[in-house]
Amino acid sequence: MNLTSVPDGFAIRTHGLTRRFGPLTAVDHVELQVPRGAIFGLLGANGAGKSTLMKMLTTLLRPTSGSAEVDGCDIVQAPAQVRRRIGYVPQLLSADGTLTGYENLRLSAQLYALPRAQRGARIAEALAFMGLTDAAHKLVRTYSGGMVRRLELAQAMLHRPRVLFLDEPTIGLDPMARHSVWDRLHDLRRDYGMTVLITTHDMEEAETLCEALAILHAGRIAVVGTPGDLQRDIGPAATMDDVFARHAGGGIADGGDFAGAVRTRKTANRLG
Ligand SMILES: Nc1ncnc2c1ncn2[C@@H]1O[C@H](COP(=O)(O)OP(=O)(O)OP(=O)(O)O)[C@@H](O)[C@H]1O
Repeated sequence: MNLTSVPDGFAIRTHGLTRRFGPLTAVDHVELQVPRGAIFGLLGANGAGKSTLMKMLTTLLRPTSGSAEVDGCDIVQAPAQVRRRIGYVPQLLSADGTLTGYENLRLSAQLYALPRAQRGARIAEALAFMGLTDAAHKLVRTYSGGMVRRLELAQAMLHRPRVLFLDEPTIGLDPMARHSVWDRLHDLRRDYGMTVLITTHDMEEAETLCEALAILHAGRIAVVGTPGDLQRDIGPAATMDDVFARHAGGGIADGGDFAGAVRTRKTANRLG
């Protein structure tokens, strides 16, 4: 993927995007351009600013300064238009375990104000797309972690968003479940032309799923490129771990911080 000349333009553009929490600058003058139709990864050590950046782009958090457009709409001037164009799957569990998959999707259809006449067909299509038709009327708390993630993706795609935001989409999943989520994301891009922005700590996910990556370090973009180019820039035998260690401040070597580890386990437990 050529990141500088993009025929269809950019699905996401930020200009000096900054967010402060008191004295801390969590996202610091970020300039990011995500080509339309890309699966784009945001990497960085715990606390680098990935979630804060994603929350601003999904209009959940106002920038302190700077600006950004998502599918051509300004996140501060036109947040409602941005929300209509995006799907968002947060890091923590968002599906309701006490409802069936079908009921969760019906709630999302109402939330997105899909026309009543279209709801049944869209829900059936999303269930089939995510391989959940047979499990549609089972309680979500009986689903495996991979099924829950696929249900959350089904909820996020129901209104056919132009841009999908996924905060650590495969955290806590076993390798098979991870691959099935990756397959569905490739299908979403191929069949609906969606742009997908993910955050991840998983170097295999970064290399296999993402066509392009940005590594954040202390709120700033340290580097942007394709996984292949970033590895080649370091050396012929370089791995994604080497790329991460070079640009992210060595976060992978010490395994992240305690808060991050606790949260990962909690999420994994909740996903079952
Ligand atoms: N609501 C908040 N109030 C104060 N500080 C915050 C808030 N949200 C995030 N931060 C701080 O901003 C910095 C960036 O946090 P953020 O969650 O964006 O990082 P991250 O890269 O997503 O980390 P992780 O990989 O652990 O999810 C951290 O130092 C964090 O403690």
